Amino acid sequence: MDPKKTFDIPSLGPARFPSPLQLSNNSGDDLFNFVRESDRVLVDVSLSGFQQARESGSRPECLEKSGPRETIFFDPGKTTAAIVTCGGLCPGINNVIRSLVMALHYFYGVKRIIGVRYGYEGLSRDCPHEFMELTPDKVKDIHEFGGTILGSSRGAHPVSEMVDTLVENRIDILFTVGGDGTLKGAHAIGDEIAKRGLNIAVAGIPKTIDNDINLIDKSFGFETAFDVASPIVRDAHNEAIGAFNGISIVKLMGRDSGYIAASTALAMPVVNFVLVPEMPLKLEGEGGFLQALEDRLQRKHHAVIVVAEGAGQHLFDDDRRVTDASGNVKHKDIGILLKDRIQEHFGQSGTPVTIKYIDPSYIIRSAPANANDSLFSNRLAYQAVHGAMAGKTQFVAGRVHNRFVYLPISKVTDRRKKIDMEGEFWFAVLQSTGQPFKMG
Ligand SMILES: Nc1ncnc2c1ncn2[C@@H]1O[C@H](COP(=O)(O)OP(=O)(O)O)[C@@H](O)[C@H]1O
Ligand SMILES: O=P(O)(O)OC[C@H]1O[C@](O)(COP(=O)(O)O)[C@@H](O)[C@@H]1O
Repeated sequence: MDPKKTFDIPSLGPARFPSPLQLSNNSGDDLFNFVRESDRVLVDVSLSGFQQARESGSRPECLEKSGPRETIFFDPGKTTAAIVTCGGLCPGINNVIRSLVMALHYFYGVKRIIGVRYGYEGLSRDCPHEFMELTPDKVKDIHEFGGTILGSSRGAHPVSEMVDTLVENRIDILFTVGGDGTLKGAHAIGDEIAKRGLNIAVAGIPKTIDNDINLIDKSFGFETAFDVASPIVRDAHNEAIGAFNGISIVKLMGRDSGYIAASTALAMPVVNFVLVPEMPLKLEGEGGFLQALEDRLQRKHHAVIVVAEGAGQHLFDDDRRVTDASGNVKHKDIGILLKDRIQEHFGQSGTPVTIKYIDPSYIIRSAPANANDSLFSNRLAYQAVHGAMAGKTQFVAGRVHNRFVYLPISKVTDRRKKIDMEGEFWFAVLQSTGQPFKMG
């Protein structure tokens, strides 16, 4: 294969110490063969962002395999690591925290591990929240619970203050667990560190239930999200069939990308319509959603609609943009709009309908990780620890085409991953739901 280019991960400097993993590895050096054979792997990353594949052709990129290195940058006994969790909750954050602590403590012998409270706010000057000391004992059971034991937040804080806090507290490695915004923040912190010539590594573990982080196969917690959503949709279907012309609307999260809604519909194939932010959506008139719904009711007398929160935002009369503390657009409630417009539409023709609107968004987001996500979170955290101990910085640990790799933060934040409306995944959704190819 002819690689297009290599995604180079910035490094603090040459590795200086033999890895304790190497010293403690009783079964010879098998652990390192994995990395030694080739520390690079050719992956056609463009194929994981379908739009991009069309734009850039499909030449492979050269990615660095993640995993333990024989020599490391930080002297474990003198190293302090910190963990911060930012943005919205997501199943698996506690699993990541637990695995980071266990890997740092037991694999490498890092004994001083600090939990930063309530996101980047916990690194800002005059922050009222004290750090939480993290030990294996403190984290051993936290995978049982959803949420984050450290707390999270949105909102900007001066990067220079955050770096001052790292310096004042002798922090050598900062693990940032978060989505697009958190990773951009981590990159900015890394830039400030480089500007000051400091030896502090910044590692990212991509988190968002929306699964909208570019290039990587999936973010942790996403599978749990549609796992938890599936029985809710099953029950919504029961509600729909329990009434003549029963209609259930389930709203799921997905600010810019409809992966949770689409995946739930495929996992629970009782769904008749999936509405996602990526699709054009027209309600009224020929070929519109309401006509498709009317056709469906005439044939089957019930319908289940799953709508992603970011879908159909152009349908609101009020086009004022409201943003959260981090600058993300806060979407208006598309579920309520649909309920009202469906009621109005069928009211006009005198067709009786019974509509149930269900919004389980926060219940899904705060659930504990399922088995697959627990495993995935665990492995991602291990990769992040190996990379950071080796002195890599401004990188994320991720999985691309089923391989664990390191990616520069800038590469995963330069655009959001979205469903390809002409790809196999969306065709599967159309086949499963039977909804018209276009409703806009
Ligand atoms: N470009 C940026 N530079 C620095 N910090 C940022 C940037 N974008 C977002 N952040 C910070 O990252 C944190 C989390 O971002 P947010 O968008 O709320 O969640 P997520 O990381 O899940 O996308 C917030 O504290 C926010 O201020
Ligand atoms: O109510 P909040 O905390 O603003 O969160 C809502 C947002 O959180 C999400 O679940 C995930 O967003 P982040 O990846 O930015 O954390 C979005 O789908 C949703 O728009």
